[in-house]
Parts: sequence; C-alpha cells; structure tokens
Amino acid sequence: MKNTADITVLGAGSYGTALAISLASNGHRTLLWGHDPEHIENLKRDRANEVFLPGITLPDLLVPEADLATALAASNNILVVVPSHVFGMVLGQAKPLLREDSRIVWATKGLEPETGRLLQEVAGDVLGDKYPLAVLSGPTFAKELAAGMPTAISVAGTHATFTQDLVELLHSPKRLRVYANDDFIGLQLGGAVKNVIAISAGMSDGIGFGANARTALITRGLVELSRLGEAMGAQASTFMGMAGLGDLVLTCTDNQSRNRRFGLALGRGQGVEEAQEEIGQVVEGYRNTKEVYALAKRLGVEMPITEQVYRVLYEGGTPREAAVTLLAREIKSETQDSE
Ligand SMILES: NC(=O)C1=CN([C@@H]2O[C@H](COP(=O)(O)OP(=O)(O)OC[C@H]3O[C@@H](n4cnc5c(N)ncnc54)[C@H](OP(=O)(O)O)[C@@H]3O)[C@@H](O)[C@H]2O)C=CC1
Ligand SMILES: O=C(CO)COP(=O)(O)O
Repeated sequence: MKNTADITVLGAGSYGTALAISLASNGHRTLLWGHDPEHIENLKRDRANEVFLPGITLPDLLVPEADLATALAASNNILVVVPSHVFGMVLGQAKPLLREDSRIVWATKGLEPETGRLLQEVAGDVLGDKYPLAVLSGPTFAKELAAGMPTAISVAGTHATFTQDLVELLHSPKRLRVYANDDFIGLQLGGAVKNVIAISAGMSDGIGFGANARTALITRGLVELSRLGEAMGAQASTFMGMAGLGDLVLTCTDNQSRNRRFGLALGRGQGVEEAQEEIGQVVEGYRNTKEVYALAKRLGVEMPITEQVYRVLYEGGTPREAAVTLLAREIKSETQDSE
C-alpha cells in the first residue's frame, strides 16, 4: 500500500528531518510530517530540507507528508520531534487520528512549560495509558546525524519490546549506535537539564572565561542533574551515559548547540530576545530553565548553576554576577550532597 510506512516522524525541523533521514537510510520507509504545508511542498520539490539542513539530500524512502491523518495512519510507530512547548498540543491533535496499535516515541528534550512535568506525564495525560511510550536521548547534533557521521544514542520506554524494536529500526552499523536503557525518567531528565547547563557553559565562554570554568560547569552540572534525578527516581548510572555526561559534554563544548550559542551571546552582553532571534531555531533551555528551576525548588534539590541561569534569564541578573555568585558560595566538600 502506497501510504504504509515503517515509521512516521512528526516534526520537520532539523532533528525530525535528521532522524527521518537516518531511518530512511536504514532501508525503512519513513513518513515525515510537518505542520506547514508549504515547507513540506519544498521538501518534496527540493528533496532536501534547505531551511534546517541545507545541502543534505533526502533518501528516496523518506516521504514528506503534510496531512496528519495520512501520516498517522501509515504506521504504528510514531516518532515525535517537535519542541517541548508544543509537545502536548501536537499529541492532542494526533490523538483522534492514532491507530489502535500505535506506539509513541519522542526525541523532544525538555519539560512541559508552566507545569514542569516530564513528557511521559504529558503523554499519559493526553493519550491515557493504552499506547507504549518511549524516549530517545543522547548526544546527537542533527546536522552530523543527517550527514551520516557516527553517532550514539539511548532509548528507554514503558515496554521492552517497543524499546527493542526502536533499537533495531534506528541502529545502523555504519553510522548510528543505539543503546537500550531501562531508565525512562533519567533519559528524559538528562535531555532537559543539559539545555540549562549548556547555557551556563556558553555564558562562561562568552564572558571570556576558559576551559577550567567550562569544565567545572559541566562537572558540577552533572552533579545537579544527578541530584534531581535521584529525587525523581532515576538511576544514577544513567547520568554517566549518553543522556547525562554524553549530552552535557556535547552541548557545553560545541557551537552547534543552540543552547550553548544562546549562552555565548548572553555572556557577550546581548539581551535574551536578541540572542534568541539571532539563533532562529528552538532554544529549549530558555523555557526549560524556568521549569527545571521550579522543579528543583519544589523537590528541595540544590541546583546552584540552574538557579544562576534562571536569575540571568528571568530576573535581570548578568552572567558576570552569576559567575561571581557561584564562585563565592560557601566552601564545601565535593561529595557533600546538599547545603
Ligand atoms: N537539533 C538537534 O540537534 C537536536 C534536537 N533535539 C530536540 O528535538 C526537538 C525539536 O528540535 P529541532 O528539530 O532541533 O528544532 P527546530 O527549531 O530545528 O525545528 C522545530 C520544528 O518544529 C516545528 N513546529 C513548531 N511548532 C509546531 C507545531 N505546533 N506542530 C508541528 N510542528 C511544529 C517547527 O515548524 P516551524 O518552523 O513552522 O515553526 C520546526 O519545523 C527539541 O526538543 C530539541 O531539543 C534533540 C536532539 C538533537
Ligand atoms: O540536544 C542536542 C544535542 O544532543 C541539541 O542541542 P541544542 O538544542 O542545544 O542545539
């Protein structure tokens, strides 16, 4: 049947397109849905996503699709790759169109705006508990993945068979190594918190600080992530893997990261709006700082770097003041868990 697919991807931005390219390159017929019909027409015409991944040819097995009903009817495997602030809304649009045997995985990295809920809670709330759920997380810049450069990622979810099927769909011995993980909460948290820490690393470099400061932020950022993870029932070992240390190192050190570039601009003295506009793509950490900060407060988890990024983004603090405050904190033992 013409519209049958192995998997449907929702979200035709940089990462949705990159994952669709990777899946189609593995020999899987992949539908790529986007909400803007003109953008989808351009993908069909150019056989490339010139807006988000210029110069990368779409494989023949990647089929751009503007109609959501067609996209959702084509496959039971649905991969959602929209920004976190529209995640619940897109699931709500999809709900009446889903097949009985649908299985939902997302690569969105963030928490729900305002509530700070994990996306598994948002999905459960919108869809109920009848569909298997999973998440992809780890150090994966869209451009490199789309170009077929070696990449590794983790996947976890509610049903082991769905997780294993996703490993097999995504895994490519030539370019993508996929690890199954059983820590659904940990993978989601890692993907959200690294955005905030990447902003802090960018700010530090933007001010003109060096490798010492950047590395300290990554290391203590990992401690913050691990503390929050422990309070939320994640496994400590997850944060030493792809979705923890892996994604922190990637996004804190490479300028492909939009969160890092956002922080760099702030560190150099640009304003929040100007920096966001200049990047022109989703900067998840902007909203997510608020959610992670509120979550930490609610759970009584000490997250000083997150707190300082929050002060800069939402309370008019400057990156320099944030750095001074972090450095001037009370002397403590490295392994001390909280104040
Ligand atoms: N890029 C990367 O390297 C990686 C990204 N991620 C995560 O993937 C998620 C998506 O990011 P990414 O693809 O990079 O972002 P982009 O900014 O590149 O693209 C976002 C896409 O989402 C679309 N979109 C916006 N609102 C809606 C909506 N209501 N319904 C459907 N589509 C919508 C946008 O369409 P429009 O342009 O019309 O607004 C755009 O196509 C984020 O959570 C990000 O953290 C994870 C790993 C790597
Ligand atoms: O999540 C990412 C890489 O793993 C992409 O990071 P940015 O959203 O900061 O660009």
